[in-house]
Formats: sequence, C-alpha cells, structure tokens
Amino acid sequence: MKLMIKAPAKINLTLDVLHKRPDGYHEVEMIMTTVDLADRLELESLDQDEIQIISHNRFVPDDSRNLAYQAAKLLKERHGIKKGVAIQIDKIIPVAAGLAGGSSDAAAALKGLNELWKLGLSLDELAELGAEIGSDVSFCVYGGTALATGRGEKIQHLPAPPNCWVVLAKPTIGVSTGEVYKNLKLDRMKRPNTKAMIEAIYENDYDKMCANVGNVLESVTLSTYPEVALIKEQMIRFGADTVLMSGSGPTVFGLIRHDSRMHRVYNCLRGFCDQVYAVRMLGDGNPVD
Ligand SMILES: C[C@](O)(CO)[C@H](O)COP(=O)(O)OP(=O)(O)OC[C@H]1O[C@@H](n2ccc(N)nc2=O)[C@H](O)[C@@H]1O
Ligand SMILES: Nc1ncnc2c1ncn2[C@@H]1O[C@H](COP(=O)(O)OP(=O)(O)OP(=O)(O)O)[C@@H](O)[C@H]1O
Repeated sequence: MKLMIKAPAKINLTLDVLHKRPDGYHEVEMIMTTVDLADRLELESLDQDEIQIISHNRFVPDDSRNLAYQAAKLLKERHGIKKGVAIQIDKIIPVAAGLAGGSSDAAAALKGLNELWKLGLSLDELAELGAEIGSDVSFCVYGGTALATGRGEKIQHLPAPPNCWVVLAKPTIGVSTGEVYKNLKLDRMKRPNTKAMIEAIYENDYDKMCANVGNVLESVTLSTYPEVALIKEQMIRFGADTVLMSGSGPTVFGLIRHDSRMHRVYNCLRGFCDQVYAVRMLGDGNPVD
C-alpha cells in the first residue's frame, strides 16, 4: 500500500528567546505559520522490517540521520511494528534554510505512518512523539498558525494571519540552528512584541502584523552572513511591506499585500538569488494530503 503526504514549510512571524535553560536548550516564544511550499513524501509499506529513505537531493541524508527515518523508527519502537516502510522524499523546501524542511518531513512521516499502519493516534499524541525528534516537529504535525513556547514544542493554535503574499529568498548558504543559538547574546537582542503580533492576527490587521514581525536570531545570522542583511535591504527596496529572517536563517521572507508588488519583488530578487518563491500562507488549516 502507498500513501502520499505533503510536508509544508513554516516561517516565523516572531521568534523571541526568553532565557537559556539548564538542559542547554533556549526557552522560546514564537509565532509560526505554514506556507504552501511543500515537500512531497510517498510512503510504501514493506514486508521486510526495514526503513528505507529515497531522496535524490544530495543535501538530504538517506540514512538514520534523516528526520523522517527517525519518525518511522520511533513509531515502530513505541508500537511494536514489525513491518517496514520505504519513504521517498521529493525535496522542494530548501535545506538548512530556517523553513523546518526536515521537521516537516518528520511530521508528515508520523501522520502518514499513523494512517498506513492504522495506529489510531491523535494529532496531540503525534505532536508529543514529534517533540522527541526535534523542537519544530510538534508544530509541523498541526500546521496552520500557532504560538510555540517551551523549546518550541508547546503549541497554542491561532487563527489565520491576514491574507498576503510571502516572498521567500534563500541565499546559497546553509545555517546550523545549533550554532546560531550557541552564538546568541541574550543581552544584545531587539525583542519582538509577541502580544502585539497575536492581537494583529486576531484583529486581522495587516499593517499591525507587518509592524510587529521580529526575530532575535537575526542578531547572530545577519552579522555572520552579510548577504542575508543585503537580501533584506533589497526586498524592502523592491517594495515588500515588511521583511524578516525565518528561524535561524538564512531564508528571508517579505510580506506583500498587492499582486503587482509581489511580481516586482519576486522578479527583482531572481536577479540576485537562485532560490526565490512567491507563496501563500496556509492559514489555520491542517493540510494532510
Ligand atoms: C530556529 C527554529 O527553527 C525556530 O522555529 C527552532 O527553534 C529550532 O528547531 P529545530 O531545528 O527543530 O531544533 P532542534 O533540532 O530541536 O535543535 C537543534 C539545536 O538548536 C538548539 N536549540 C533548539 C531549540 C531551542 N528552543 N533551543 C536551542 O538551543 C540546540 O542547540 C539544539 O541542539
Ligand atoms: N528530511 C530532511 N530534509 C532535509 N534535511 C534533513 C532531513 N533530515 C535530516 N536533515 C538534516 O537536517 C539539516 C537541517 O535541515 P532542515 O532543512 O531541516 O533545516 P532548517 O530548515 O533550518 O530546520 P529548522 O527551521 O527546523 O531549524 C540538514 O542539513 C540535513 O543534514
């Protein structure tokens, strides 16, 4: 039996770090939303007891380092599954980009295998398992829009943000999330107003949303990689209403209300950057197909 499932990317509308925890992780407060740039996973049940990862992207590991592999392994162990699975990943989301590509693949594998192996687990149960794989996986299990706290695994759902275009641009560098957190200076950050962003979402106030985007991890990534700051400047110059780096970077996104402006920003950026996408937010949905 075969099953196809989409794994959408996320962006961070806000990302605040409250403090470093004794376990080495950082206590965060961030608003995330999924966008319609998605990997596609094909899951095929195998009689032999093994997990196979098939990916034609040289940046995606095809062994136990793959987060989708880890998702399958976790479900097999916890539920005594003796069957195997072949997971084919059609990689569309840029890798090591701050868009949670690996985490979303893991979440899609959890949801897909829950169906394939008829485990009957709820989304909450899958999200709890996902937290064991990575901090962003719980959010990716639900998708939509949410406030994430703890190390990112505590999820409070939010309504869809105001409707707009999201132009994503990824410079040709990959960023290690662990390194960015390690180099964060907690006393030198410009912190976002998470409360104001939540209000903007509930009030469906586009201008207020644009005024309150913020990501403390920019302080690290922008100073290490000046090309990220340059893309931010260019996006604003070409007409984006607001710009921000997503997650630990290096992808930058611009929010744009009007179609004509979106086309201008998209076309101008294509001259500077190989990976540029114009997408929509998925809102408050929970896409599973
Ligand atoms: C930057 C974000 O993507 C924003 O959504 C997340 O905070 C990171 O999520 P992620 O990539 O799923 O992170 P994990 O795979 O759990 O952790 C990678 C590394 O980032 C650091 N890390 C991650 C999350 C967190 N709240 N504090 C941390 O300090 C840890 O050093 C960890 O070893
Ligand atoms: N399914 C996967 N897809 C992409 N990368 C994966 C996957 N599984 C494991 N990885 C590894 O994880 C690393 C980070 O990739 P990923 O695309 O998930 O980063 P990211 O978008 O910055 O994640 P996040 O936003 O959650 O921090 C890659 O360099 C790769 O080695």
